[in-house]
Amino acid sequence: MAEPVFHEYQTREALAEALAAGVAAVLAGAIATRGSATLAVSGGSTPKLFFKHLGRAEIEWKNVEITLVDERWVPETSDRSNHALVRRHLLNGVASAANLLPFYTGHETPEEALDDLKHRYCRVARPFDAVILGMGTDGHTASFFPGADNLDAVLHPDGHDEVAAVRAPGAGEPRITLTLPMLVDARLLALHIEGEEKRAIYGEAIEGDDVEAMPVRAVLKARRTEPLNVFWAP
Ligand SMILES: O=C1O[C@H](COP(=O)(O)O)[C@@H](O)[C@H](O)[C@H]1O
Repeated sequence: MAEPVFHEYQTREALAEALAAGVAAVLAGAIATRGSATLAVSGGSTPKLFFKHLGRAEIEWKNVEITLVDERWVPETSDRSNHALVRRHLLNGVASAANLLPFYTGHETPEEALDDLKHRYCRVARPFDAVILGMGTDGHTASFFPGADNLDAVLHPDGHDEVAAVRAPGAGEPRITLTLPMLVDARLLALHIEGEEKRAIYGEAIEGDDVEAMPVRAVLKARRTEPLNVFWAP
């Protein structure tokens, strides 16, 4: 099994540039060989600079399908919306030609939207060409939260559902997430983390085995032929 590879940068700007260049190259390669490319990105606060650089890449964005790895169950008008974040920071120039697949359906709860979303996401070409994950200081990634009632099912390596609704004490609002098998077979799988606190949490995660305590471990320990790439800057 390939072990994660840790890439360290002196600045967040340098990290964002390097990660964006790597992802753009993978997307361009996919378009050249298969005619289209798929990309799954994270929300939260970390990806903004990465989005800025990636959004300037001169690739055939009209042939790129983008999805979030997870979403808070809020409309796009909310400042908690990951979808709005991607629109604002990634799809604001040449990249606006890409197709961004939304999670939020307007249903009152993510559970009510599940059938629609499973139908929507089973049509996304697999494996993803690139998946960029983040990590919270509680050891969550995507919406794989410690204490989530259905964590076992969401992280099951042989699970068949593409998406799952998640409720967890630390999640804020109800969530929707792509499940583990959707993410970890990506051609390029990256974990983007910044700051000393997250470096220490990553160190703790890589050393231990308790996935329920730190669900990011399910990604770090997933069986892959190509390594997971960890991108870190102070
Ligand atoms: O809630 C979320 O948090 C994580 C980490 O966010 P950050 O603000 O610490 O960068 C993010 O990866 C996830 O997509 C998002 O929904």
